[in-house]
Amino acid sequence: MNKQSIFLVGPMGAGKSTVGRILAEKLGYEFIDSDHEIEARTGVTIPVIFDIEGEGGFRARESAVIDDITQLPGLVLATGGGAVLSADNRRHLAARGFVVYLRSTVPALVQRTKNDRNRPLLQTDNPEAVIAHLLTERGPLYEEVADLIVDTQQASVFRVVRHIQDQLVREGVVA
Ligand SMILES: Nc1ncnc2c1ncn2[C@@H]1O[C@H](COP(=O)(O)OP(=O)(O)OP(=O)(O)O)[C@@H](O)[C@H]1O
Ligand SMILES: O=C(O)C1=C[C@@H](O)[C@@H](O)[C@H](O)C1
Ligand SMILES: [Mg+2]
Repeated sequence: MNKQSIFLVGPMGAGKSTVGRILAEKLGYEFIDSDHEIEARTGVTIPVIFDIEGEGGFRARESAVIDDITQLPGLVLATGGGAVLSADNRRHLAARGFVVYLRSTVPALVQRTKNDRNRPLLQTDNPEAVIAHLLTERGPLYEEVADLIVDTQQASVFRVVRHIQDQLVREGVVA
């Protein structure tokens, strides 16, 4: 039987990359991070892609990666925070695997992203306002595709991983 893949969605700083890597290890699944896959395919960083091609260019590359990766069984995919903006991406994510929305609050997301300069959309004087705005816009889209929602603001990375694992067993997604 093909193993169903697990797709992590949620805002910047929710922990998709961090949680996803550990979850994959625990399940014995391959781990793919769509942001890293885009960087590997282009040979440049995400800020450079935004500089040269704009957000639209980045989103086209992101959609190509999501379409490819979501067709593979038995992996954990950490998506980029804006992956759900595309209706095609949402359709592929919802139809091809088990989607986990890592939810968090604005203060926790601000705290977790403040020392990282690799997120072009947060290179602003007021990252808190940007994060709040993005959450308002994208929150319903994360919810739309989610099979499971996990609140992460109060929980350690390991507790989040453990909770997801328990739910995957309960739902019969993994043995
Ligand atoms: N539950 C948690 N508790 C405390 N810190 C966390 C938690 N989850 C993630 N972090 C920390 O927050 C930071 C951002 O996490 P991460 O890069 O995994 O987010 P992301 O969801 O992949 O963001 P992006 O969409 O920008 O790729 C990291 O330093 C990570 O260690
Ligand atoms: O929330 C977003 O729009 C983004 C999140 C990151 O994962 C990267 O995909 C990129 O920085 C854009
Ligand atoms: Mg990430």
